[in-house]
Formats: sequence, structure tokens, C-alpha cells
Amino acid sequence: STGENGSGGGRSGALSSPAITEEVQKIDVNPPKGTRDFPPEEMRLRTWLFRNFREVSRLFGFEEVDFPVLESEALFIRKAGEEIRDQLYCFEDRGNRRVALRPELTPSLARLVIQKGKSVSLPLKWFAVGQCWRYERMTRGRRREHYQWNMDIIGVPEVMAEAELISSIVTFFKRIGITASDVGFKVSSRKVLQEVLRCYSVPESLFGKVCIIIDKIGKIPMDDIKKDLMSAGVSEEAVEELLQVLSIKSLTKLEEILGGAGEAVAELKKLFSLAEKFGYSEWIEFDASIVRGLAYYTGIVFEGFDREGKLRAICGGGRYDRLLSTFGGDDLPACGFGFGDAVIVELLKDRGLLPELSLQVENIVCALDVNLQGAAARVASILREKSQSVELVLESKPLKWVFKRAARINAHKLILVGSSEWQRGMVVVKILSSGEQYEVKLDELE
Ligand SMILES: Nc1ccc(Br)nc1
Repeated sequence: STGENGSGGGRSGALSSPAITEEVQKIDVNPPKGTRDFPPEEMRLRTWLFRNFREVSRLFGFEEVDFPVLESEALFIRKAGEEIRDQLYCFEDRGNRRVALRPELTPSLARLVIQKGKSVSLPLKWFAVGQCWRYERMTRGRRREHYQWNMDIIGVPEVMAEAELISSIVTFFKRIGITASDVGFKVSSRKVLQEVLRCYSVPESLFGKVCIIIDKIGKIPMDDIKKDLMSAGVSEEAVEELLQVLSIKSLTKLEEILGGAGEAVAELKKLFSLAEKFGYSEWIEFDASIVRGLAYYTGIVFEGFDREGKLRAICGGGRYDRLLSTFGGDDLPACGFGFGDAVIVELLKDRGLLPELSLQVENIVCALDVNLQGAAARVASILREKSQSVELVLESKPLKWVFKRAARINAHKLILVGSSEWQRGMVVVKILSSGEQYEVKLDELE
């Protein structure tokens, strides 16, 4: 059988001019380590995923924003020992500036909010879908880039904002066929940690660092967690109490331990009550061990997980009320989440929920005579001006090739431009699914 190019499957290609000889510099055709190409099939899935990100953001009244992939390194330099800092893809540019490929979007969003200052009215509800980077030693063979969907609410101090954000993610999951049996959200508050640390007079300045260490529970041995906490300045007694509290999975139990007077319990109870009203109670559960691995969270934190426990966190977020003021901006309350484009695809594959996406071109237009190429181009333009997609056969090809091509692009109609019909101002239309064929006047094409 012949390939699409009408030859023995090999590439006929244009004849290279023997007179011109250029030095061949053979390149590696693969993308850099840890990065991905998106050929058409993968790009269709990505476009489908991002279309759902954007549709949910629209449903919640959020406005899309974007920022440079390249940012000042200073945006991401935090002293709490985060993994995101250890893996910063940073360098000095030709102007001797320290810059970095963004590892996340929140600092850029905070920067833009501060830049806009009083010119924007609160609350701000912004979303972005952007590529984020990390430089990880390839020993672990993990990716170095992924696309993240972020939604952020700036200017709302109450947990209604977090409840709205979780509702948007639930809405997204439902749209793509994921149910509460597939995934859930583990929810807690860093104020739980804060209240325990205060009981043991641990300085507030240690808070970020302690959170980052706690976030490593389950990733490194518990003895190392304890050692790291104590070398950070937390007493052995406080460490024991802290780890005890972090094992709590019930809000009632937490209230028994912390008492009902603190903000942590009150906010969490409010959030669970709002979840009931939003109608997503079955999706969320309290888990005191959830702290998330970013230093700037200050309150409610949450992460989406797969109930089979096979995958890494699907998404995560929380309240970060201090980030803008640490950048020199106003003391604005803020919360948001990040949702990566990789784990969700693994989950969809696991659950057999990957959508069937194929190239769909409505029309394929072909001249039956090399002298009618111009006529075929005219037909294509008429259809395209009517917002109809058209694959125009650009070279003289056997009909067998044209039908094969039409099948590959799932064309609905084949438009044949033949000389006898053209002289009568007509073309032949063939409905490829039924084989029905008829002549149409050029100005009646639709
Ligand atoms: N922050 C970050 C960036 C890139 C990847 Br892949 N994972 C996490």
C-alpha cells in the first residue's frame, strides 16, 4: 500500500539541488531532558484539558492573566528550605541579573497585584494556565516542566474564598468524569500548627521552616523529621505534641485537643459547613497532617488526592495572607491553588476516562485537473469565509490518495472541482459517510 504521499511509503520529498552542499550538523531530535513535545495527539489532549480549566474558571467569574515564564530570582528566594527553592531553574542573564524560570505562578500573581495597586477593585479573581519549571537532577527521571492551572482570590479574608476555590476544582473534576469515589480533598489549617507551636513558645519566625519539615512526613523517615524539627529550634516536648496533633483525622478530636476558642477549629468548622451548602461534603475530609510544601501558606490548606493512593497529589492550595506584604505590597488576604497537567492525565488513564479526540476537518477540496488548482483554492476560500474547516489538496494526487487522506482527517464532505462542472459554475459534493453525491453551485456552497 502506498503511504499518504503516493509513493512506496518512503518520503518522496523535493529533490535537493546537487549544486548546493551544506554542512550537516546532526541534531538531537528529542526535547531537552525532563521536557515534553506536544505532537498533535498529545496537543489535542492538552487543549481539551486547558479548555476545561478555562471553562470552569469562566463559570466562577475569574479573569485570565499571564506572566513571563522568566522572572527575577528574588521572587522565589525564601529561607524556609523548600524543595521548590532547591530545584530553582535559575541563572545569570547577559545583563548580570539573577533570573529564574518560574517554578510556580503565585509569586508572579502577587507581583502583578502589587504592581496594579489601587487601580484594581477587590476582590480580585484571577486565573492562569502557565508552564512552570524545576531543575531536578535527572537521577530521579522526573519531569522538569509542567503546566499549572491556578485560581486565586485576593481581598477576601473569610474561608468562603477557600470554599469557593475547592468548589471550582470539584466542578472541574465532575466535568471530566471524575467522582468523589475517585478523588478527595484532604483539608487542614496551618493555624493548627501555629496554635501548637504557640503553646510551646516556639518563635513565629520558625513557622515557615517547621511547615516545610512537617510537609516531608511520609517522604523521609520520622526520625529525620524529629531531628530536623529539633535542629530548627523546636523542643523535644513540642515535637512530640506536634506529631501527636498532626495524626488527628477528626475535627471533633482536634477541638478536644485545641479547644473551640482558636481560629483553626473555627475556620475549619466553617469550611466544612460551607462544603455542605456547596454540595461537596463527600469530597473533603479533615487531615491535620496536611501542611503543603510552600512556606507562604498561613491558614486553610488543601490537596486533592486519588483514593487508590497510587498517585502524587493532584492539586493543592491554601491561604497565603502574608505573601503580598512580604513583597512590599499592602497586607491583602489571598488564597489560591495550583493544578498540574500531569498527575490528572495519569488518573484519567487509570480510570479509563481519557477522551476520544481526533482531527476533524469538515471538508477536503480537490482539483481533478492540475489546471483547476486555482479553482479549488477559490472553493476553499469560500468555505473558509463561511467558517468551514477545509483541507485543500495542494498537489496533484490520485483519487485513492485523496480518499485515504479524507478518512485520516475524518472529513465530512469531499468537494471535487472538475472541468465540466466548473464550466457550469458547479462543483461535486460527496458526503463521505453515506456516499451521497450531488452538484452544487459555487455561490450556494455551505
Ligand atoms: N514546581 C514544579 C515545577 C515543575 C514541575 Br515538573 N514540578 C513542580
